[in-house]
Amino acid sequence: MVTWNNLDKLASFEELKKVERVNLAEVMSGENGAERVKSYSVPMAEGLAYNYAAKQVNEDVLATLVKLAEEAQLSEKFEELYNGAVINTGENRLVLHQLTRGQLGNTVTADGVDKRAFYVEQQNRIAEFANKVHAGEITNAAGEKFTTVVQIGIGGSDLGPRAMYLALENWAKKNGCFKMEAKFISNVDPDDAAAVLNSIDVAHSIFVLVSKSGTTLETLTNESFVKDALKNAGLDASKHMIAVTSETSPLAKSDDYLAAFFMDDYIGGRYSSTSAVGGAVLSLAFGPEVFAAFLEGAAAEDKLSANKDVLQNPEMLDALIGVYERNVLGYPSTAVLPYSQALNRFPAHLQQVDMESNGKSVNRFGEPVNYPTGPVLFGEPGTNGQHSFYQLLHQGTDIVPLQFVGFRNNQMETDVDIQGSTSQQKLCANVAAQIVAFACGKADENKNKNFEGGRPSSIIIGDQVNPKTLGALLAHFENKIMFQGFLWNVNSFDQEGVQLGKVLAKRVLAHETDGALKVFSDLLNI
Ligand SMILES: O=P(O)(O)OC[C@H]1O[C@](O)(CO)[C@@H](O)[C@@H]1O
Repeated sequence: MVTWNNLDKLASFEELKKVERVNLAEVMSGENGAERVKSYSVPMAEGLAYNYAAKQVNEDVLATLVKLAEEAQLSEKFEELYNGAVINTGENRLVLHQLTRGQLGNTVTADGVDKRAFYVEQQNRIAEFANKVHAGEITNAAGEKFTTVVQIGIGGSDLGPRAMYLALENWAKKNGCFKMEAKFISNVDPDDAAAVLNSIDVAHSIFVLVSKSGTTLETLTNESFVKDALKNAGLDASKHMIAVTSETSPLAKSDDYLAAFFMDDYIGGRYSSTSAVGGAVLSLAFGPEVFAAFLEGAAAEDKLSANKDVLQNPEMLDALIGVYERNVLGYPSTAVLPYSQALNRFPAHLQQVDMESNGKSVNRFGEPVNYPTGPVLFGEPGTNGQHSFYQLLHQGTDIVPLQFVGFRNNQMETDVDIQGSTSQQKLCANVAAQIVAFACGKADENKNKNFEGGRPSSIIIGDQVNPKTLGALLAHFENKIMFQGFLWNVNSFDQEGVQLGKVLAKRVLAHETDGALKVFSDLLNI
């Protein structure tokens, strides 16, 4: 049995506060720095590596972080989770997203079924459906092939699948497995649906309605928007739509869809990219084999997260260093900076995974915590970010720990040599330069041009963004966030903080307002 304690009740956390701070600029300079870059690296799955040389840690800090991991029983808690304990106490649910990509522990039975078997069955049903669409066995009413897939969903039913699709789109085109273009409608702003509908041939489009609950206002509104467009084009909407939902949702048994595929209450929306939520659109866009390879990468990384050797467990180590930065060094935010255009929307996805999971002020028993929890997370791909917000990162008054991601090769394999280097080399040169610039800084008598340094970062390095590395990368962040939730003793798997706004918006729409809400409603002409 594990014990759930608040972070500030752990002796090793008190010890951590007393460990002498590392002077990052000093340890990252010269030969010492070169040695750190070589040795402060942990292998991840699929040829990736997590390098933490430029983090503000040394052997003393690391040894205390190991003690903290052990005292907080991080491995044991993960074990409980994947063996089917009720880890989501707020909603009284199991947390099973790792089961969508592999079996880490015991058979987990819930609702009378083996849950791994249930997820695999859904993957197989989706694969069969996607293959039939690609083969022209499932077509529109005129017997013509579908050419575009449009996902309708929001939050976890949009961000992860969209980020994964964009990450693999060019790779699939280059590797001959691109089957259909995918588009996404999420915002209740009518301009979102209208723009997507104007950009596609609706008669040859298949729509995937994704909502775990089947009750989300934005998604149901956009479904009606799309149905209207299909009707106006003289088409039968039910022949153009499939649903991904939970078996208990109002959408599950509807005749409005060609087919329905299922996830369940044990998969949080933001953790659903490897379930049917990501499976339907990615299998339709790239084929089921690509989706299977993505799951394989995630499963391989999950295995590493179960490693009890903390310093060989990239997710646990990343989580511990993050908590050290947040709760001992006092840094309030973090940025994810992929040096890869393919990962354009990856930071947007991580915003939800991290902030919806760990943006909590009470512990898993509903009691207030006396320490900061989840940081503000933001990000953009490099080098674009360098020409935007890096000024603050280099010279601002806040220190923002950074999480770089970089790849040796691009996806399209087209490049140019300009002034002695390729674009890919320029991209990689920039990320290497940034790590050292942030860590070491550069003294200048002109204070406006002075770089203090001492700004910590880590980097995940790999060969290329492909289905397997993408799966591993996704699982890395999901599991890191889970371990941080364990350390903060919060429930990372519910999201009560999104409810109040939804309730008030309903009141506005029902014209049941007074006070400030009424005046704002009037100002916005509702
Ligand atoms: O898939 P659903 O049930 O439509 O929910 C969409 C999103 O809404 C949220 O509940 C937040 O409002 C997210 O957690 C979830 O990913």
